[in-house]
Amino acid sequence: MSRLIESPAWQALKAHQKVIEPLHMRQMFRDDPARFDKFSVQLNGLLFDYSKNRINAETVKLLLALASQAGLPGWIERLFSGDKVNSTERRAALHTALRTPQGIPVLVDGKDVMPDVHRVLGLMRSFSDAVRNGTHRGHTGKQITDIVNIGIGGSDLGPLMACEALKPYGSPNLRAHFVSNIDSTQLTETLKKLDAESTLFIVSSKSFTTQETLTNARSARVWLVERLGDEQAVARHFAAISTNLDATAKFGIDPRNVFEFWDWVGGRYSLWSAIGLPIALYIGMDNFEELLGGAHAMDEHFRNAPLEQNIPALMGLLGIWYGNFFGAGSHALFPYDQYLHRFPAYLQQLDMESNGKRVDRDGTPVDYDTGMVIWGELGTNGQHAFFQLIHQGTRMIPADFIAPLHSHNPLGEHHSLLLANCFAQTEALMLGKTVEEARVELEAQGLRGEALEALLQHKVFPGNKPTNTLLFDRLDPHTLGMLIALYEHKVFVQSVLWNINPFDQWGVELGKQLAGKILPELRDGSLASRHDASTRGLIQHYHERCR
Ligand SMILES: O=P(O)(O)OC[C@H]1O[C@H](O)[C@H](O)[C@@H](O)[C@@H]1O
Repeated sequence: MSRLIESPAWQALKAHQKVIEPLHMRQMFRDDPARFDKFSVQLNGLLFDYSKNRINAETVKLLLALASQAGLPGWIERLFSGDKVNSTERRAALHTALRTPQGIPVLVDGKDVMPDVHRVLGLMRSFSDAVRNGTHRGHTGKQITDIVNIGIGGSDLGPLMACEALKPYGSPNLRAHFVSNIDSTQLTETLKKLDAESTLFIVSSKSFTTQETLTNARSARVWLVERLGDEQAVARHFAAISTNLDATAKFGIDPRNVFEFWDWVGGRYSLWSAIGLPIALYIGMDNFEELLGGAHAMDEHFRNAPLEQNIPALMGLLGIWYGNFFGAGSHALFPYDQYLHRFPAYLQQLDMESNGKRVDRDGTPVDYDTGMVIWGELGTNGQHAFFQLIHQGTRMIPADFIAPLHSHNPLGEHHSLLLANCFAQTEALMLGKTVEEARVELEAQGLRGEALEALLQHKVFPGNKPTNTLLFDRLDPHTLGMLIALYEHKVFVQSVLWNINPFDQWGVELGKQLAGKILPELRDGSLASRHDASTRGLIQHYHERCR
């Protein structure tokens, strides 16, 4: 058994789970009218209600004991102060520095990185202003109307999610497009709508070696040069964002249009860096700085609030409570805000690429579950699709409900209906419906005897399903910054408790290596004997049908 499982704090939680297991939240709310006040936190207009969880004061105490046993406060300090918390890559993970205001030094290997951070923010401001006010024009003198971000993973999901989330702040004169997939359909369908003379491509890649991104960028370049009939056009229509400035130069991007970031920024934590340029272009640099400000406010909270009032810490601990002590395998997110439609996809990468690990920091296989499957969908849509399984299925699926109090698009009763649904779902998941209640309901519908009994069990909801609710005033750049940083820190908290490194992602390598070996076989019709029978069969099928 690992030290973690054997530890007193873990064992105490295991014993405590047996006490909590038979209790129903319905009863807990009845017994304690102050439950909402006890189990909710407010921070700058953000309300975190975690009272609809299978916890009592003792649970929180024991979870906090687990956090202090893991040395969470010390790890938080190490994260913020530029320690090499990414041990396998010997790097700091300083996304928090990217949103730190000027004048506060942050040291990496003894060097203050803040002057560089603010220098690049300044470049982003000049460039985004120039594109937005028409100073930077296309090769033929036309104003830029469309920006196409070419990137994948962390170089796509964050900017895409944020541009969608902040549409009300977007320039009416600019459209933002995102091409990530190697599937040529995405690029082709995007380019169909565009005029080369007024299109700006931003090639985003931390490494600038990613096959998908470079392939799409090359094809986009061919498209542009074909249409404008001049290689020189590339200079005004291509910008790049990378840590690898040699590679951007080799690719032929004008160094004046290259925006740098650093290896201490993880891909999935990079939207605060120059990777956020499409966001800055679309919503303007002042709004981008509001986004940074919101994230910084959450950083301050995470770094300074006592753990029992610390929203990311509490969210992380609750995830561990269900994942490790109740056997929950997935965690769902339900934003009740259309603009957040890519938020679950963004958080999938953030959480699953970070905490999908099988060995601890020392390389020893863990004997406890780590990252959960993260998934989600907009409310109310999900209610009419898969909520059935959460309400009446056999699995426990803890969920976060996320909603603004005000809509950017008020229309009749729409927003009250949206919020009524959001609140009602968490209430229904918690309360459930007992046999007695179901019986009364069926009787009221005129059912009796066998007909009633045949339906009765189908109408029962067990309830006791845990949810968190996050409410905020309106989805503005500051709030979005807070929300994203909240989830970043939640993921970090869990990694500390599990003693894993959340900042590497070696698991994505193997498939890439094997694709590199298979590609020549698809090209030349050969077939290497080392493949298993299934892979051989698939390649052979391709050869028979496509060559
Ligand atoms: O930004 P890039 O270097 O092009 O990387 C893009 C993405 O691909 C990799 O395979 C990783 O899984 C991601 O963490 C990364 O964000």
